[in-house]
Amino acid sequence: MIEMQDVGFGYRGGDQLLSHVSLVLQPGSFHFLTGPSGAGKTTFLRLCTGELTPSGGRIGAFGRDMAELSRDGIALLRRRIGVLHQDTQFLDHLPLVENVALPLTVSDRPIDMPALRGLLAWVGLTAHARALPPSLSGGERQRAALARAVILSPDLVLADEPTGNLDEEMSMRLLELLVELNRSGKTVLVATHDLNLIRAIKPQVQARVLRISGGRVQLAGADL
Ligand SMILES: Nc1ncnc2c1ncn2[C@@H]1O[C@H](COP(=O)(O)OP(=O)(O)OP(=O)(O)O)[C@@H](O)[C@H]1O
Repeated sequence: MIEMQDVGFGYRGGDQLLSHVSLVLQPGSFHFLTGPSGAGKTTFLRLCTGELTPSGGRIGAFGRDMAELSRDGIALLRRRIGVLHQDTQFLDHLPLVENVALPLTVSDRPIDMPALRGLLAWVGLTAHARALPPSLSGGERQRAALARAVILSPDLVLADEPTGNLDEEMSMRLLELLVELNRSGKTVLVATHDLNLIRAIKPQVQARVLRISGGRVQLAGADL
């Protein structure tokens, strides 16, 4: 699904942040990406989406070499990737259900109302469908953000510290939804510095843990 071969990256004017990164995210896999603040987790995710271009090496996505894709090609590829951030922005004047449907609205696609209702039920927000975003709790916002991230049925879901602002119970609930997505066949990668959370969810999913350290990305051992 994503394949990196000897990838390197540094922001302009900065030091090399990632180097010699070689890995494969197999279809249907579940990965955690961990590492200290500033190690490059967000940067890694932005390389996966084609938002950033590596300074060396090769990134393949869905069987295509990203370097050979046109701007439109990258845009098409991004539609196959759902991204969940730590702080999701909503349009505060629109009810939750319309916020969740935004990716359909902005790409002029029809809204399948039963499917949309099903999605809201899946994230436990049926009762809040008409609520405005400012009235939602942090956990509700993140579950709405997850619904929006998957409304275009992406093959790959990337989550960047999705539980950063949530308490333990809400964090687990969100992660369980990500595990369910994975069970339904989606490839999932969750960046988090919260090792306790990884330990807590591990019995429920066959996850591999990637650790960024010193610019390298390596598989962590079982002694997490
Ligand atoms: N657009 C940018 N231009 C220059 N430097 C950047 C840019 N974005 C991030 N950086 C730097 O790159 C390094 C890695 O940042 P990144 O956000 O990828 O780390 P992270 O592991 O996700 O951190 P955190 O856990 O704090 O979110 C940091 O030193 C950061 O300041």
